[in-house]
Amino acid sequence: MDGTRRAVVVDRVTKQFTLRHARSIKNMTVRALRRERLRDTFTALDDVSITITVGEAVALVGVNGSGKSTLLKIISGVMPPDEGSVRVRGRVAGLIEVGAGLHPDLTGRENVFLNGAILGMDRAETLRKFDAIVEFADIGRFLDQPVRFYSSGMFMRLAFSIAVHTDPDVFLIDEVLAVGDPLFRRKCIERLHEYRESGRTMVIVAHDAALLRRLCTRGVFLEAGGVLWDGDIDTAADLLLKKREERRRAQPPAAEASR
Ligand SMILES: Nc1ncnc2c1ncn2[C@@H]1O[C@H](COP(=O)(O)OP(=O)(O)OP(=O)(O)O)[C@@H](O)[C@H]1O
Repeated sequence: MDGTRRAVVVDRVTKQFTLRHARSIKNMTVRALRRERLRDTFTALDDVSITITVGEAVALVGVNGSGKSTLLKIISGVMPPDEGSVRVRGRVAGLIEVGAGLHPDLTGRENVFLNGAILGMDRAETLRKFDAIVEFADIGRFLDQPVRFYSSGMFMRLAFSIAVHTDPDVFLIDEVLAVGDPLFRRKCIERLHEYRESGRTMVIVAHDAALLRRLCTRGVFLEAGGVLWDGDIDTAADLLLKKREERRRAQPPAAEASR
């Protein structure tokens, strides 16, 4: 592949978390006396390599806990890998956690400037796009209220609107489309289609297989931190439905309500 066309290169990335079993000194002492382990390490990503070409729309799929969000955080740069490396070309905007990057004590207006700057826009660019951001977010008279008074839908609309208006080369989206009202969700999806049509790169984590089939061209299926499938989106989405069903059947009836 021509190196200049690479938007994201994830090269042999491994990430482990330490799980501490004892939080208090008392608990720690009891566990130590019982010769129980005080901590364990958990491998969330295990030697993952993915190369994404400019213009691809890639879905990261897998059942709960398979490592999707961890991978997206590592691609965005908010979390470093333990081993391996990640290279991203161009401006990255991430909606990694709903509202992340919005400061609760600042108003919507102030957050447009702050978050815009964090995502790489200078003041002139933010000023130029300000009306479009506010109009898309549809926060109306709440614009000059601190965002901690916003509903979760409004929070999400503002965060999405700022991120999408930075015109990122690589747009990272985690589960945000699950929040908010259906009308705004449709507006976001339309916007993401336009974004994709304009030839930019998108990496998205979502649980909605039908949505991912419509938005993405490629699916990377993660299982227990490893890549089980990397190819067309339909196979990845089918795999997701199959694995989810397998998991549901393996669970006792009381736990079936969760995914
Ligand atoms: N900061 C952390 N400390 C300890 N364990 C963590 C941490 N972050 C994630 N994990 C664990 O790593 C595993 C992968 O988590 P991750 O959030 O990446 O999965 P996911 O596929 O996005 O799951 P979901 O679909 O539920 O969002 C999970 O078992 C999770 O509990």
